Amino acid sequence: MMQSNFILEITKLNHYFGTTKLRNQILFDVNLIIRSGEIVIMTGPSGSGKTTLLTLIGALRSVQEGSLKFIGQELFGVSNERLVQVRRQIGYIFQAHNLLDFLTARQNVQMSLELQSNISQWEAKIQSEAILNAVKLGNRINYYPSDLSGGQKQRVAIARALVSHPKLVLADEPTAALDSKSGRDVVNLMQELAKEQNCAILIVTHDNRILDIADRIIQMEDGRLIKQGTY
Ligand SMILES: Nc1ncnc2c1ncn2[C@@H]1O[C@H](COP(=O)(O)OP(=O)(O)OP(=O)(O)O)[C@@H](O)[C@H]1O
Repeated sequence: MMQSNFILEITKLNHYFGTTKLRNQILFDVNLIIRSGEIVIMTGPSGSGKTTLLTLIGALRSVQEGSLKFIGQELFGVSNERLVQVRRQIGYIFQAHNLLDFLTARQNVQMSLELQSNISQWEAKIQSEAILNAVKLGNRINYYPSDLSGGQKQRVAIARALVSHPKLVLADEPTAALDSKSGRDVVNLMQELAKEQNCAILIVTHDNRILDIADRIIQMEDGRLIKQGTY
């Protein structure tokens, strides 16, 4: 089996919250592989550890026990600076899209791109406008978030996550605040762009209406991955 298309390789991952006496184990022996271009949906009851796993994968917290490799680089035991560098290579889409209200759609996307690569402002502007066109917001480029619908804001968030061509995008409940038509549009766009860029996507969702876009569905229960789907 080719290992070179592994975007993520997690082995025997455990995670705990709290200190010594009150230490509470949240993740138990998690093993997971995600390959490039693969769309994986993670489901599971509230409190089962999905967000904790997502934040570990996103290099937003340190690995305590076990191995987590992102494009072949081990994240266990690395410095905070290194984690910050890894974060720059990952796209994030969260339920509360986290757009900056005082920036237009284009400026939100462009700022993210400028933070992640050292391209010229002019080039960043061109690329930001192109990806906003791709998510069908070509006619909303100079709108502020407050003048956009929930679905449009989420599409800006997708454009922002994908503009720098990350190898991995993490999405936490990306359709939670949307009606079913906007939710469907949003996931279809994610799927289209991901296939175009050969980007892997891990989506945490309770939304049964979008399960069909997954190549694979995995299920978390009480801190364990109980169902991995088939490869
Ligand atoms: N910072 C923290 N300190 C202590 N315990 C925490 C912390 N964050 C989460 N937990 C606990 O870890 C467990 C897993 O939480 P997590 O948010 O990962 O679940 P989840 O599956 O994402 O739930 P939901 O679907 O409701 O978002 C829960 O029991 C939660 O109370």
